[in-house]
Amino acid sequence: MALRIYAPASSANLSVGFDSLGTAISPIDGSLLGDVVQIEESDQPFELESVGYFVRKLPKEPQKNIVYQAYVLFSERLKLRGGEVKKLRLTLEKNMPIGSGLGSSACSIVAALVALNQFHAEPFSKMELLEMMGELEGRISGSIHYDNVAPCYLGGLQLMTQSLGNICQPLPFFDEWYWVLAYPGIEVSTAEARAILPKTYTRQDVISQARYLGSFVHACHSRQAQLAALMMKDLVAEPYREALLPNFPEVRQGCKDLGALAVGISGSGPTMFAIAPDLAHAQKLYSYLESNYLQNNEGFIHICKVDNQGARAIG
Ligand SMILES: Nc1ncnc2c1ncn2[C@@H]1O[C@H](COP(=O)(O)OP(=O)(O)O)[C@@H](O)[C@H]1O
Ligand SMILES: N[C@@H](CCOP(=O)(O)O)C(=O)O
Repeated sequence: MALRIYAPASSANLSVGFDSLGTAISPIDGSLLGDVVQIEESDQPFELESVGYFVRKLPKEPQKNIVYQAYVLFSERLKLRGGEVKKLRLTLEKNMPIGSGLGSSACSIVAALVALNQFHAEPFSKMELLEMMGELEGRISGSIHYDNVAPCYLGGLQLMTQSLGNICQPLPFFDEWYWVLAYPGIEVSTAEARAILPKTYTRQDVISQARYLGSFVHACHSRQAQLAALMMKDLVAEPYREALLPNFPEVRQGCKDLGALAVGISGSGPTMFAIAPDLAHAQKLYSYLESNYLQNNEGFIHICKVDNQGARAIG
């Protein structure tokens, strides 16, 4: 029987934690914003089919599809520990736009590896699987970062600790916040958005950013929503990336004027997020972003909440 694994979109960095923070997100209307990978038995050693709205944006050569690479890596690791790889067929439903800042590659990687692991009766632990996810994400973006794959896989807000045997640990977060996510419909490559960042930062910027991140984590644990939102500031990436986004400074100010608690770039963009304290504010932000940030028909806006489940089997 076929198994279908859904892996949700994620918003990395949250402004304050470059490569260190990421949250899984899901639209409040119940729609699925993420990729699905279906796995089933086959009489061939391996088959891969890609379907879905964004399939036309995937690399033409199947070997370049990250789902194919996930299969190869999983098989190598399984053989290394004496396991046997079953004959199987994967179907990727590519629902997430590529280069969107919503962890599109992470959705495919996570859905594929979770499906493969379940199909083989879970030979790998969560952290072993997550390590493979980070390796695959690193091939795409140029360096390993877990801030999309970790929340996409495990759900909630994750802090990348990368020590003591844990790649990440969950942080208590503010489930009452509404996340308004606006994808303008243009593509920004994560690898390119990383390449434009400075190689070094001033001591003052390093000190300030450490203070913001420390205060943010403290605010999460002590349930101070206002302090957490105030600390969502970015001296590492946003000042250098904002030029890649259409009218970002003006739109950010417009969102703040409408009462957004925090506004920033989701991942490496071009999606931006605005956090609202309640649904009424979220709806105003939705209308504003619809008129002022979307660039073409590919663009979309979703009012979301944190997805605390992460990757999961669906019917
Ligand atoms: N299944 C896949 N899903 C998304 N991107 C893929 C996939 N397979 C290969 N790729 C490639 O990975 C790169 C993803 O770009 P990136 O800017 O990192 O997107 P995102 O930030 O949305 O994950 C693109 O070059 C794309 O062609
Ligand atoms: N920390 C990374 C996150 C990239 O997220 P994506 O959704 O744009 O892939 C970065 O900021 O480069």
